[in-house]
Amino acid sequence: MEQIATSATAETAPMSGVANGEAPKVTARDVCVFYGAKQALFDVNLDVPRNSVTALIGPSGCGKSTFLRCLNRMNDTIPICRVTGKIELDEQDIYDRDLDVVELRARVGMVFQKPNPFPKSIFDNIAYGPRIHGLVRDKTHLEEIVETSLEKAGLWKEVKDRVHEPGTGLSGGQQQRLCIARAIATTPDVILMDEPCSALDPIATAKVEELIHELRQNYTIVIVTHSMQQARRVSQKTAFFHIGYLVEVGDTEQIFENPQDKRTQDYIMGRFG
Ligand SMILES: Nc1ncnc2c1ncn2[C@@H]1O[C@H](COP(=O)(O)OP(=O)(O)OP(=O)(O)O)[C@@H](O)[C@H]1O
Repeated sequence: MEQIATSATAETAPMSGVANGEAPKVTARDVCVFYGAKQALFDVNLDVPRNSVTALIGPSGCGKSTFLRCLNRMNDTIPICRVTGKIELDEQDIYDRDLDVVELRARVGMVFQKPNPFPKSIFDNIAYGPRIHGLVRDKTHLEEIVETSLEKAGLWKEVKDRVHEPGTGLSGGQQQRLCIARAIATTPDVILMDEPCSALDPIATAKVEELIHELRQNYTIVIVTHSMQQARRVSQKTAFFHIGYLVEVGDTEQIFENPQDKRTQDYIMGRFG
């Protein structure tokens, strides 16, 4: 059983990240994660192609969020959590002892399930990251960063007259786009999204999905989603997890039209999860 996860993946679904000759943005090799004595992920191997959207799908508790958190070392913040294996970002080992984790999290930004703006103004929500990472030359530069980030997140027009009002005063969908703008402000290469639309209504969801579509021109995006429709709409590559194993990975169309593994078939047919 355990071998299916890695060998079947390699045989049945070649890694699309290297298919066009371009090196993957992120590579995960033999990644295992433990919470205390309990193992949550088993030998996960995945290539994340650059400037594209990779969706992580699978039933509740299969390890999607755990894997996502490995990619910017957010699991470091959970004391009982231990990660083994190797993860590289642009061929650099992100678990290297000498690596600056704060800098890593600026390069690999994260957007969470529930919009979580700081209890500060819209402006300060965006300005916070660039300030602490020393990316700001002067006041004009900071204003530029705030405007550009809000523009890229499709929010500038809606908030330009009230950037000094609290971020928490925005609608849920706007707050989530503010959080995306906040992630963009530190000029990341990769944006991780953990069910970014699960707290949003269909209209706000559509806007965020549209935004994801635009962002992928310039960013590598990895998104956890419970919605198979969303995975189909927004991603080019899909990885299916099941009880801690990466069962199958491939081009999104192939995973949904022609899944190779019975567990993937059952999941996308709605037979479990
Ligand atoms: N902080 C933690 N401490 C202990 N166990 C945890 C922790 N976080 C996750 N786990 C366990 O690890 C396993 C994988 O959980 P994870 O949240 O990664 O799955 P998921 O696929 O993202 O689930 P969901 O879709 O419900 O969010 C589960 O058995 C979960 O109980």
